[in-house]
Amino acid sequence: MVSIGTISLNDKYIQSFVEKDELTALQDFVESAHKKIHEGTGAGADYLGWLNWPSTMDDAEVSRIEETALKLSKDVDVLIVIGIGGSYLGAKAVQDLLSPAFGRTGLEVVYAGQHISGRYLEELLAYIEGKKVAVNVISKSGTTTEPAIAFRKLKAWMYEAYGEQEAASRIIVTTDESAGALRKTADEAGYVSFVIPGDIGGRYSVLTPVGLLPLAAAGVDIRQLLSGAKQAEADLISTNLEENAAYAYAAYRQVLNARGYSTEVMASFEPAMAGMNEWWKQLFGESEGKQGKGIFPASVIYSTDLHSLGQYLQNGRRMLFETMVSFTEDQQQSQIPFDEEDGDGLNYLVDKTLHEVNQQALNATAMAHHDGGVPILQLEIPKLDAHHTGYLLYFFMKACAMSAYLSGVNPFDQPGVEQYKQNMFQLLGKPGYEK
Ligand SMILES: O=P(O)(O)OC[C@H]1O[C@H](O)[C@H](O)[C@@H](O)[C@@H]1O
Repeated sequence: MVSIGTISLNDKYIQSFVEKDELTALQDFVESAHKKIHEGTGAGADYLGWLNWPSTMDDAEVSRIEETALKLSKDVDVLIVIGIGGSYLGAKAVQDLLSPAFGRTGLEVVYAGQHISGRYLEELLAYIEGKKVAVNVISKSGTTTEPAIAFRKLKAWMYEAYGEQEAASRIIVTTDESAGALRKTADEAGYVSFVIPGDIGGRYSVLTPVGLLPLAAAGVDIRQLLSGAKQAEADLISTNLEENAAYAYAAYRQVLNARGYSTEVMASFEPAMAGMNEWWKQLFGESEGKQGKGIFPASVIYSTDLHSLGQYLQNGRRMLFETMVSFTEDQQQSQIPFDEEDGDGLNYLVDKTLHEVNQQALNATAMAHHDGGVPILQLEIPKLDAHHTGYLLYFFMKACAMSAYLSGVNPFDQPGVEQYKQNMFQLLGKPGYEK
């Protein structure tokens, strides 16, 4: 068990696959990667702004975000967040994790521009008919095609519905301080705007206005989110693999990868984690998948997926390892009721809560998959709330930077994403892309 601070890494089901000295053999590499992260001596060092962000973010900017969200909650029925990749996955992940499964605590926040589905956009336009709407368009580069298309359509709808002046007052832009088409548009039209710091890449930007404004609007306590991340920033500083769970997680991943376990399955027994899995996939997939290297990030939600992918996990090709994320505290205390007739035979569970049953499902699955040849890392988080979510986000970002440096790649670029774009522009006949 590696634990200092809030998240513990339980390595019980890893020990039969990895010798302790395999991990300690990485200690020198961890020291050197730590230097790259903290001294900015590695590839991509211009994108380390996320590292000290939680402890240095301007408080006045947090207040401005809260005030903007408050104003939105009074003035509008629906906030449409337009963005793709790092410009939407983080907000969506945290919103899904912290909002109630049914109903909501804050404003209705929906997403657009995360794909090019005409069906989705037309249905969205039909859905907002007659509603009071605002848009937060988010793009670091300010030039990404998917959000640009969605913004053009929604802007046209808003100008039609509200007239130019009022539509402009309902548009909020989050983009680079000075570069990109979106910044130019925002400045010219006088839209309210927020800045994505130049030294923070999209997939590391969830704790900047990129994630914070949609989340504040959705009713998430963003100060708690930031306080958790700040705690993680202070905790995850040691290079000792016995102490720093984020670094130990990163090091185990690399040891497993070297042994041929090239797919990591992120598993949670909490369905609200589904969005977080998607955020995590972009973070690790784009950070590590380059130069023919990288662990393929996949995900499951249990016990749902034990009834679909569970068979593969238990008996399929043995190139997988699993990372199970769980929340320790039983926050609902949801009891299973006694039934006189006991036709379903469940009376043996009446003194247990659903949390306890779910926890035993996790233990049973970990045992079974371990015995079936799947190494399992377990990340244990005390509680599911905004503070611990902020901690978890930072934990993964720090682990990702370490893991990518350990594997010898730049954690902060994504050169391969361009190729499909070039092809698409050529196929669509974009001027300048004819060849
Ligand atoms: O925020 P944007 O500049 O619009 O970028 C949105 C996303 O698309 C790009 O293609 C990158 O691969 C992602 O890393 C990025 O998060």
